[in-house]
Parts: sequence; C-alpha cells; structure tokens
Amino acid sequence: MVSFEFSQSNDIFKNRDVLREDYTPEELVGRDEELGEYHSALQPVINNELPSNIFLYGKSGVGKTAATRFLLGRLQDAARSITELDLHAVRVNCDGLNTSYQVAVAIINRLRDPENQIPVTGYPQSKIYQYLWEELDRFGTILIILDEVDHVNDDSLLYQIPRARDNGYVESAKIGLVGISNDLSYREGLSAKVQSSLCEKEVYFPPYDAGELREVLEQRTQVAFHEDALSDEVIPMCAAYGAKDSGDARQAINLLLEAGDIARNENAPQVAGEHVEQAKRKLESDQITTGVSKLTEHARITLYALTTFAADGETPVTSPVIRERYLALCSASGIEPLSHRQMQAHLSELKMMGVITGREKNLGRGGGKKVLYGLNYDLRLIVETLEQTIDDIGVHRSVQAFVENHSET
Ligand SMILES: Nc1ncnc2c1ncn2[C@@H]1O[C@H](COP(=O)(O)OP(=O)(O)OP(=O)(O)O)[C@@H](O)[C@H]1O
Repeated sequence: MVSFEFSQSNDIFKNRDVLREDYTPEELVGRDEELGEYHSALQPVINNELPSNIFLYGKSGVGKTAATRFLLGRLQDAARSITELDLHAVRVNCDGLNTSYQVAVAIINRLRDPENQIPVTGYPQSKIYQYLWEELDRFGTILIILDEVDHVNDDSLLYQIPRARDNGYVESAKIGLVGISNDLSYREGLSAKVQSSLCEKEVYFPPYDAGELREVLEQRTQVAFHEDALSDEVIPMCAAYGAKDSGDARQAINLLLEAGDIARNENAPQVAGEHVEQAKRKLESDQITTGVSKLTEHARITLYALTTFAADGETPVTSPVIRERYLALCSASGIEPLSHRQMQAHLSELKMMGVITGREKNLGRGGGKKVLYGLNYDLRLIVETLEQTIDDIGVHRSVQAFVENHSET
C-alpha cells in the first residue's frame, strides 16, 4: 500500500523557490552587452536630466523583465542618496489591457491610494488623460514601464506621454517611457512619429546560446540546490535543450526545476541526465495538452484524422488524404465539415503550434510541390490529449488497435 504521509524532504533542493518565475537574481549573467546599453540609456535619470524613452525587445525569456527589475533597483538605490532627485517608477503589464484608455487607468490607479481608485470605464478619454497628467506631475522624475506594450491596440498613449511636457500637460515632471515587447515585428508596425519617440533608445535582447544558458543555470543552481545534488551532465543538457528550443532562460530553468522535482520524488540521491529527459517529456506533454485544449472542434478533428494515419504507420500524408479521413470522421459523428481550404488552415495552425510537422516535397520537373504531414510528438501523447474528441466522435479502428497494443505498457 502506498503511503501518502508528508515528510520534509530537502536533500536535493537548498532553496527550490529561486527556480520559480518571480525570483530575480542579484546579478544577471550572460547579458553584459545589453545591460551596458540599457544602463547608458538610463544614465540621464541619475543626472536629473530628462529621461530617454527606451524600447526593449527580444523573444520570450531572454531577460528583458529581469534586466529592467535589476537596473531599476540599482537606479532607485542610487537615487535615494541624491537629495534633489525625486525618482519614481511605475510598471504596468499591458497583457489584457487592450487600449490606451485602459493602460492610462492602470497607471493612474497604480499611483493613487487604494481608496482613491477610478473604475475602468465611464470617463471620456480626455478626462482620463487629465487625471494621468495630474498624477504624473506629482513626481520629479517618473519612469513608466509598459511590459508587453504590443498588446495595446492603439498608440494614442505612446504618442501623448513623450510629448506631455512639450505640450504643457505636465509642468515639472520629467517622464521617461520604457516599452517592452517580445513581438519582434511590433516596432515596424508603429507609426513613424510614435516609433521615433518611443524608440529613442533601443536595446535588443537576443536569444541565449547554450554557453549563456549554462551560466544562468550555474548561477541559479548555487542558490537552489545542495552541493553535489546535480550530476555533471544536468546543466549542459538543460542548457543545450534550452538553446535548441528557443534560447529562453525561463524554459531552461523550468526544465531544471522539473528534473529536480522528479529526482526528489524518486528519492534519488542526485539529479541525473535521465531526470532531465523525463522532465523534458513531461513539459512537452503539458505544453501539448494546453495547446490542444485551446483548439477548436474542427482543428481537433483534423488532428485526429492525421493521428489515425500515424497509428497505422502511414504518415507522412498529404492534405487530400487527411481530408478524406476528416470527412469520414465528420460524417460518422454528424458534424458539418469545413471546406478543404478551412481544414488546410487548421493544418497550418497545428504546424505553427509545433504539434504536427509539414515538410515540402518537390514533385520533380514541372510537377510543383506537395506538403507531407506527420505528428511532431509521441503518438501516445497525442491520443491521450485527444481523448475527449475520440470519445465524442468514436474511436477509429487504427487508434483502437494502437490503444489496445499499448494498454499494458
Ligand atoms: N541573464 C539572466 N541571469 C539570470 N536569470 C535570468 C537571466 N535572464 C533571464 N533570467 C530568468 O529567466 C526568466 C525569464 O526572464 P524574463 O522574465 O526577464 O524574460 P523576458 O525577456 O522578460 O520574457 P517575456 O517577454 O516572456 O516576459 C526569469 O525567471 C529570469 O529571472
């Protein structure tokens, strides 16, 4: 009988919490060049000059937020010892805030006392801006950090804030805007006037390479794990996987955390390479489950159709072949099928998500091209994530046979 008693186990982790998202390390490693540029863009603040507007961009997990927290912390420490400098920073994550109006309300509420908050609707935009200028003008220097700035659909605020002083909306406040985005094409989509003011100084954060990820992981390991808790191959493996996937430090740290958890659950004396492999499979499985759960019904049936070929060992297959199976599945379950073009769009979506592969094949001289589709993940994993769809539509004989063959393992 399994015992579900809890007892403290800390032989692997010294401080597991530092592997979690909300932890910011004391020092950032592997980002010297970017920190140098960012630091010099912030330098006017400490000289009590007008701050530059700064635009930080780079893919997810490359240290933009960590660098901002780190440098702002230092800047605020330095500012405290300078009497004439009244520095304040306000950070707003624009995820879920789609308009300038909503972002302006969020900034105002961040700066106001809890009992003086304003509701998210009900005022004309001009009134909201008036409140905003009043709040900002209470400070000597104020930095407004807009994380995920690309989520804001209009650029009114990005246009107005840099001009607030020139236009006389604020009298004394020196305002600096820091925009952060992981959408690499966002900058190009901005109007020329907004681009030139928001992107006065730009800092690009490239993906981490394996060497840099090793530095990040080694630094974190010293605080997170007991000495000798990791076998030698663990950090290089996590770094190599991280660099190959996307150069995302968050992913690499997550992989290390998951490997540590697996080793601890097994009561293993050390985290080993095998734990990293298992952790990778587990994270992939979580990722695909989340991805598939967000798909529409037809995208799932399209994936199910392709899965039936994979179960018969017949992949890769072309879209017309998948189409026939898709139509049969729809018809068997009384669902109105989509057009071939719409089904094709779902194949492209699945490919973009990385759930399936689509390789172009040249058909020889004058023959054009065709795309051959296959699954990008373990078949068993896909069948598991499609469980609900299979229940709803009925199991196909190929999948049935596959499940029966694998039910004991
Ligand atoms: N150079 C580094 N040294 C130590 N830890 C780092 C470094 N870069 C990133 N990290 C860690 O990786 C995780 C992700 O970093 P961060 O949130 O800064 O990425 P980001 O570029 O802002 O990503 P996103 O655009 O998704 O918000 C955080 O836990 C952070 O502490």
